[in-house]
Amino acid sequence: METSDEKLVIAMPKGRIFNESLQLFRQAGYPVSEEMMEGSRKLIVEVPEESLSFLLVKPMDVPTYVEHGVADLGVAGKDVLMEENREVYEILDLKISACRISVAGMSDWKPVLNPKVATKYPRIADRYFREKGQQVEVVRLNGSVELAPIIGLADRIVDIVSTGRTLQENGLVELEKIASITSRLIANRSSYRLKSGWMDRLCERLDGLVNGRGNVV
Ligand SMILES: Nc1ncnc2c1ncn2[C@@H]1O[C@H](COP(=O)(O)OP(=O)(O)OP(=O)(O)O)[C@@H](O)[C@H]1O
Ligand SMILES: O=P(O)(O)OC[C@H]1O[C@H](OP(=O)(O)OP(=O)(O)O)[C@H](O)[C@@H]1O
Repeated sequence: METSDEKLVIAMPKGRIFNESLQLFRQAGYPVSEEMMEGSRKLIVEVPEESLSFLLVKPMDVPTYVEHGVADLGVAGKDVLMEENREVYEILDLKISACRISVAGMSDWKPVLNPKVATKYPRIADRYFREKGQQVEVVRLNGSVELAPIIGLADRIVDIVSTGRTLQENGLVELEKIASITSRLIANRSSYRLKSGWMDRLCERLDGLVNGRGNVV
């Protein structure tokens, strides 16, 4: 599946990365704003002046749209890329939405044999403990992961930590950092070849901004 030759389709994650990503595109000179999308339930936003089309999708689904070629580009957290492990190119670290993915447990935690690990990121957790040679049972949750050790559903969690407030307010401590996370610009493999001029220009604009060389519009 390929997108049309006449435009560039970008899969944007709804939710907390959305505003920061949009702001980057805007600063790079693309006329997109939150106002364009406010109060709307539209999932496709066209910017005809720039021949761009934005798809508004769930953060975890961005790599799927890009891998399948229905989007040429996408913005995804490194956590999502590590979890989804899709066949896409990671072309730029946008350095936004910084956080980390870590192992945490109750502050009075004790080592146990074959601990249960609750997480929204079963593949990351599985890979991390396997590489350490530790046998664990992964319990997949969709949110409120910090609750699991409090109520005895799990012994540890693997989750995003940003300010550390959620851990602290729930009596948990960060035990091991698995990876630092920022959002990345990703590209479909064939779009990257077929629309290289277009992508290079967009990348150059964003790279100039992100890496502190000012607005290069
Ligand atoms: N404090 C944070 N908590 C969670 N994600 C964060 C945080 N800070 C930055 N991020 C980044 O934001 C992304 C998650 O965004 P968001 O919370 O909107 O998505 P989600 O949790 O998948 O959405 P949903 O609530 O629909 O399940 C992560 O993939 C991560 O890269
Ligand atoms: O370190 P902090 O700044 O407290 O941020 C980390 C928390 O934010 C996220 O939860 P989110 O708000 O996405 O809710 P969720 O429980 O639905 O994942 C993440 O899963 C942590 O729970």
